[in-house]
Amino acid sequence: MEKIKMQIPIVEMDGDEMTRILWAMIKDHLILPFVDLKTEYYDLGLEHRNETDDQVTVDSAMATKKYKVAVKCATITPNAARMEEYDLKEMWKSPNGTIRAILDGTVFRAPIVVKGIEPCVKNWKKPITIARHAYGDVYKGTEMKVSGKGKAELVFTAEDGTETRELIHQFEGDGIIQGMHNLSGSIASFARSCFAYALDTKQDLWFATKDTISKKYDHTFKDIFQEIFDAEYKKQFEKAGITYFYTLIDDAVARVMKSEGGYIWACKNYDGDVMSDMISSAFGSLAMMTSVLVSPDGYYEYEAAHGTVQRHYYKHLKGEETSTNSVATIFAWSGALRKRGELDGNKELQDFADCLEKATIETIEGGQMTKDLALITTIENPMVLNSEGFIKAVAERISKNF
Ligand SMILES: NC(=O)C1=CN([C@@H]2O[C@H](COP(=O)(O)OP(=O)(O)OC[C@H]3O[C@@H](n4cnc5c(N)ncnc54)[C@H](OP(=O)(O)O)[C@@H]3O)[C@@H](O)[C@H]2O)C=CC1
Ligand SMILES: O=C(O)CCC(=O)C(=O)O
Ligand SMILES: [Mn+2]
Repeated sequence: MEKIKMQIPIVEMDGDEMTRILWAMIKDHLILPFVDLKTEYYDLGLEHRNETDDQVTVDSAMATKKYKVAVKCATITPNAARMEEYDLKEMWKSPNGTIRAILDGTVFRAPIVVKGIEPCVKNWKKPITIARHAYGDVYKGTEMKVSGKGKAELVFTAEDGTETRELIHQFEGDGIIQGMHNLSGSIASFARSCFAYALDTKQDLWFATKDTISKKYDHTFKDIFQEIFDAEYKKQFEKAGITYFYTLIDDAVARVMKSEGGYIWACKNYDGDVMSDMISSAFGSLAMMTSVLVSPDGYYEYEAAHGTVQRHYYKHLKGEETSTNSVATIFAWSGALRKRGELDGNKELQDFADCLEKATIETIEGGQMTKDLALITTIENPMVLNSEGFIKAVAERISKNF
C-alpha cells in the first residue's frame, strides 16, 4: 500500500520518560507504516532543554506559529529532585507554560469514551469537556521566599512613572510571596473561544471562578465573560437552545458531581489543570482524555493531558514490564494529523486520523487493553496487554481496516 503523503510538516515536540518511550512506539507502529510523515522535530526532553538553556522550547513554539499544527509529548517540569536527578543548570520552567504563554488560547480537554469503561460517577451519562484558559496566572508567575521582618507591596508603575501601591503583607517572620497576572485581551479570547465552541458543539457552557474572594482578579474574568456573552453571543445561544451559566467555583464543583454531563466547563488555568485530571480519571483513566490548545491566531497544539508517567518509567528502566496506556498520546497524534489534513485539504490524512482513533477504540472495546483500564472495565475477562502489546494490537486493526 502506498503511504499517505503530507504537504506541510507538523511540529513534533518529543518529551520525557515513559511517554517518550510510547512516543517512539506510536510512530514506529501506528504512523510511519501508513504515512509518509513530515515533521519538524524538536527534542523537549529535559536533557536537551538543559543543553539549550531551554531555547528549544521557545523554538518549538515559534515553529508552531509557522506551521500552525504541533503534537507534543509529555515533559518533565523540574523541581528540586529533578535538579539533582538530571544535574540541571537551572530549575527550568514548565515547557507547557512557556509554549502556552507564546501561543495564548484555550486548552479543550474531553474524555475519550469507550463502551465497557463506565465513569465512576454513576450519574455522568455524557462527556464533560474542560475548556482551560492557557495563558497566565501561576503558570507565568513570579515568586519569592522572604526571610525575617519586612513589607511586601504590589507596585504598578505606569508608563508616565505614576506608581500604584497595595500592601501585600507586613511580615513579622519568614514567608512566601507570589505575583501573577493575566491580560484582558487573553481573557476575552478565552471567553470567545468557549462561546464559539459551545455553539459549535451545541452544549451548555459553565464558567466558575472565586470572584467573592478575588474581587478584582477573578471578578474581571467573570465580568469579561458576561460582557462578551451579552454583547455577542446571547441571541445565538437562545437560538441554539443552549445556556451560559456562571457560578462560584466551589458551587460548580459540587454541581459537576451531581450532573449528568454533556456540557463544557470553562476553567481558569489552574482550575482546568487539576479538574481535567479529576474528570479524566473519573471517566476511566488519566490517559483517556484528549487535549488541544486552540490559539486565537489559529494555531493548534495537540497533547496528552497526563504527565510522563514516572513510576512506570522507573520500572521500564529496571527491565520490568509496563502496561502504560498510550491512548491520549495516540489521540494527540491523530488530532494533529487530522488538523493538518483539514488545513491542507488532505482528505486521506483526515481519513487516516479517523481510522487510527477507531482502531484504538475498537481494540479496547474488543477486550484488549492496558492495566489501568482492565482494572475497571465491565468487559468480562479483558486481555491485559503491555505498553507495546497494546500499540501493536491497534496497528493490526489499522492494517485490517485501512
Ligand atoms: N503535559 C505534561 O507535559 C505534563 C507533565 N507532567 C510531568 O510529568 C511528571 C510525572 O508527573 P506525575 O505527577 O507522576 O503525573 P502522571 O500523569 O505522569 O502520572 C500520575 C499517575 O497516573 C497514572 N497514569 C498517568 N498516565 C497514565 C497512563 N498513560 N497510563 C497508565 N497510568 C497512567 C499512573 O498511576 P500508577 O503509577 O498508579 O499506575 C501514574 O503514576 C512530572 O515531572 C510532571 O512535571 C505532569 C502533568 C502534565
Ligand atoms: O506543565 C506542567 O508542569 C503541568 C502541565 C499539566 O499538568 C497539564 O497540562 O495538565
Ligand atoms: Mn495537569
